[in-house]
Parts: sequence; C-alpha cells; structure tokens
Amino acid sequence: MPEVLAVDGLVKQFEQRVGTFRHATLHAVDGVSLTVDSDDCVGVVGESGCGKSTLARMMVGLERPTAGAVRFDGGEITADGDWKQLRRAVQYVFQDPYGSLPPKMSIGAVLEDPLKIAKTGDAASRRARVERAVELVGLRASDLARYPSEFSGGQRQRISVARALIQDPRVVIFDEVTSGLDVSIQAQVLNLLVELQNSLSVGYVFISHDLRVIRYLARSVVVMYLGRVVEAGPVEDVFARPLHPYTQGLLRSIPDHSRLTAGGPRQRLARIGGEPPSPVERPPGCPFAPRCPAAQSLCREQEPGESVVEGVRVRCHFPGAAA
Ligand SMILES: Nc1ncnc2c1ncn2[C@@H]1O[C@H](COP(=O)(O)OP(=O)(O)OP(=O)(O)O)[C@@H](O)[C@H]1O
Repeated sequence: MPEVLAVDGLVKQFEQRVGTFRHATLHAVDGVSLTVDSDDCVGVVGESGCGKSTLARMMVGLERPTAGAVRFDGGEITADGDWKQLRRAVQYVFQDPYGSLPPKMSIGAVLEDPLKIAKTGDAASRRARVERAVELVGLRASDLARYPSEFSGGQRQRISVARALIQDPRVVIFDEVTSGLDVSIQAQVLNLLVELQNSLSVGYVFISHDLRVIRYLARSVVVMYLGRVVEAGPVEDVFARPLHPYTQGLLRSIPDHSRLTAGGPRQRLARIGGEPPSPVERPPGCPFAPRCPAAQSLCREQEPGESVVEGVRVRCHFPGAAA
C-alpha cells in the first residue's frame, strides 16, 4: 500500500513562562515518526498529556512543527501552499461534535461550507454531494434543514464524519471521537467508520485512550509516552507480545482482553501506578523508569534509543523483560 502521510522525527515544543523573567520549554512531541498508508488505520494510544492531539494537529496542518518533517504523497510539506493542501487532504474529527458544529447553521449549510470555501462545483452539484455525504453516514436528506442541537451525540458525530469526508480527504484523523458516547452508540459509530473505510479509499489515524477501540479498528498501533513513541507495530503483534512495560501496563488494564462489542462494559484505561514526569523537566534516563516494575540502574541513567524487535519498534533497554 502506498504511503500517503508520514511524519519523521516530528518535534513540538511550547515555550512556557515560569515566574516573571524565566521561560521553560515544554516538550509536547519529541521525535515522533509514523506512516499512514492509503486504506490503513493507525491507532495512537497513550495517557492524557502524552502529546497525541499535538501530534494530530501537526499532521493536519493546524500546528507547525518545531522540527522534523511532514510528508504527503511522498513530498515534504514546506511552503504555505503545501500546508493549505494538507489541511484539505487530511481532515480532523474532534471528540466534541457539539462544540465543533456551528449551532446556528443548518446541517446542510455546515456540510456545504467547506465545498464553498474550496470553490467546488455549482450549487446543484454541491447539494448533490451534501446529500450523498449525509446518506453515507446513515442520516437522511430531510435532516439537512435541521440544526445541530436537534441531533443526539451519536448523530452529531456522524455529521462531523460527513463533514470530514465531503472533501474527499486522503486521510482522516479521529481524535477520541467515541469517548463521550454511550457504548451502543460508540459501537455504531465505529462500525460506520469501518464500513466507510471499506468503501472509500481513505487512511485513518485513530487516537484513543481505549485500547479495545484501537484493537477493533486499527492495523498498526503507536504507543506514546511523554511525547515519544515507546512502541509501534502491527496490532496483532503488539497485543499478543507487548515489549514495552508501559504497553504491558496498558494492556493489563483491560481485564479480560475482550473485544469491543455493543453492550460490553464501557471502560477507560485503568491508571498505571505513578505519574509521568513533567514534559518541562525531563529526568535523565528512561522517563518510564520511576513507574517501571523491571527498571534497572541503566534505565535510571541512560535514555534508551529505539530498536526493532521482530518488526516492532520499541524504546526500552530490556524489551519484553517485564512481561
Ligand atoms: N498550545 C499549547 N501551549 C502550551 N502547552 C501545550 C499546548 N498544547 C498542548 N500543550 C501541552 O503539551 C502536552 C501534550 O498535550 P496534548 O494535548 O497533545 O496531549 P494528549 O495526549 O492529546 O492529551 P489528552 O488526551 O488529554 O488530550 C501537555 O503537557 C499539554 O499541556
């Protein structure tokens, strides 16, 4: 499958004011590389604050990287025009479909808006496209005159998906899109996304706290910790033989490793003991060492580099040791 979107050594730092005169650097994303192929679904998982949304915002052109490269269709994004093209070709669907849909616009207008901005077709062809998009996500053309407040959370999320798809994107990034929904609605939205991906040629990046959702949807998984990728590889390999103790901890927090099904218990990841260090003052050594059951003195002294073990990228001095 050809690569559509890739990031290479991507870094995002934010300067923070500390007191009156001092500034400190917050390392939100620190050297992340990943690839999205057409028809692919890459899952990105990690605790709150590990940099998932910042990474997504750079991949969609909403945030400029401090360092590293974003590649689209094999070409590096550099000029302003490239970033504009990226923003059309890579769409972003947020967790909060109510907040991201303008309340005073009808659904028809919400969906037509990006087409008008991109000066796509005439009014009749835009209308036809809007009707197709709304039907694609399981709503009716008669819904187009209604307003966001008249829809349920699940329906609003479908509308957000239609808005992302209407511009024929090459990649869609879904950021915690099912987190606020009831389990049965969550399953409906996930099934819809699977169906859409089977019928449209579009790559997905799926950001979630919930590893069951990642396993259900994604082919490969990227595990982030404190701005870095600590493990990345095919879903079946990482779930069957997690190498990084952080991934192992995340997986242990799914009690029965059950698949996500409608009617199953809604669950967020149970917390791994301890807290990640501050992204402003990274300690020496491996940032997971203070929480790691298998940490040795080397781990506290030296930060591990990335190695590849049987096709899985891992950032640990002793991959697999804590299993
Ligand atoms: N605009 C910003 N200015 C300063 N710091 C920021 C900014 N955006 C994000 N951060 C910081 O960068 C780090 C990563 O945040 P980010 O939102 O990307 O994490 P996340 O994994 O998506 O978390 P969550 O799951 O809670 O959304 C956090 O420490 C956050 O406070």
